[in-house]
Amino acid sequence: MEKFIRCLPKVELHLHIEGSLEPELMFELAERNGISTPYSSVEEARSAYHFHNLQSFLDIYYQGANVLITERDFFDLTWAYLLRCKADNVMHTEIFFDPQTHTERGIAFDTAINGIYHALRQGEKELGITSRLIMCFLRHLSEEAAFETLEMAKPHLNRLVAVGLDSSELGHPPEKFERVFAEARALGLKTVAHAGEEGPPSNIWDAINLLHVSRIDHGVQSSEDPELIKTLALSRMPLTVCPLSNIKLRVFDKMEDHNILTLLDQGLCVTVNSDDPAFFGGYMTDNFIALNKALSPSPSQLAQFTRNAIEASFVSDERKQEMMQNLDDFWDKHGIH
Ligand SMILES: Nc1ncnc2[nH]cnc12
Ligand SMILES: [Zn+2]
Repeated sequence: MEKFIRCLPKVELHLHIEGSLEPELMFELAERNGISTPYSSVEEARSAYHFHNLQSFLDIYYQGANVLITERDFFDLTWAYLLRCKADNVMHTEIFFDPQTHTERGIAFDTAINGIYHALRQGEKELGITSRLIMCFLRHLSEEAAFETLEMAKPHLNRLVAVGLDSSELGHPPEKFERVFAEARALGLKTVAHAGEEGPPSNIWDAINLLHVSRIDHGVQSSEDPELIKTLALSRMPLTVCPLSNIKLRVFDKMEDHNILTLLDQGLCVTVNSDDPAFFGGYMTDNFIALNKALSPSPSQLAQFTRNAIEASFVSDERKQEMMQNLDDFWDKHGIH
């Protein structure tokens, strides 16, 4: 089954590029930029990656991003992630970046987006991996700060497919961002939001009804609300679920308790994603393998995660058909019939 999983064509829809910063690259960039890190070695950094909830992770995640200074740093970070995608048979990826994590410490919006975007273009040309870029607002910051960030994004609208909402969910419900999301939609951007990761199902309802999202990031708390489950299934609202992340951040005690297969069986458009792979112990293949070990999904359930992700992606119908064809070809060769 591991070979099946490794070779399975995949699509990633929930990946924070800052969360793909491996300790090795963190040290390299720290040295290149003459910055110190809180860790004395790669091993010490890795051993600090134990979290008891989302906030305890975010504190370490934002600190890690301090080594990203130049356009080349953002390029190198993104390129390293794309090489992992290639190794995992990821055909297409839609990645988040958090401009405010950088602008708040004096790094220009353009520096971050230029580096990331140029790596994504090179990834398409040299690796054949297509991609889209989503800019997230940090929900622990103000509405005004989100509007300022949207203003900075205006010269780059053709490089962005959507805006998203991330950071601390508890205490920062979607309604604070209703107006800035309305402006983003008026500019032609789609919207997505982290909701129901640690927070209640009401955050998922509000992301749908107030922010008019096309996808819910995480959404695993939807299980607490049968009416919501019905609505999500009927509307085929995609959930970008991140199994290893949910275990590392103690959303579930262990992978055996994860509700992803239940959600899939209930007809929801559930997908598998890696979130912050450098911090949570793995990229796309690692997430599929961890699920397989704990929950023994069938081969057709595993392939359904890719089918759902293709359906939920923000690409042309032509590219969707091409990816579905790749999946069908894989299934004809490796599927268990
Ligand atoms: N899992 C997550 N939830 C909320 N914000 C994040 N930023 C990076 N990873 C995140
Ligand atoms: Zn996330």
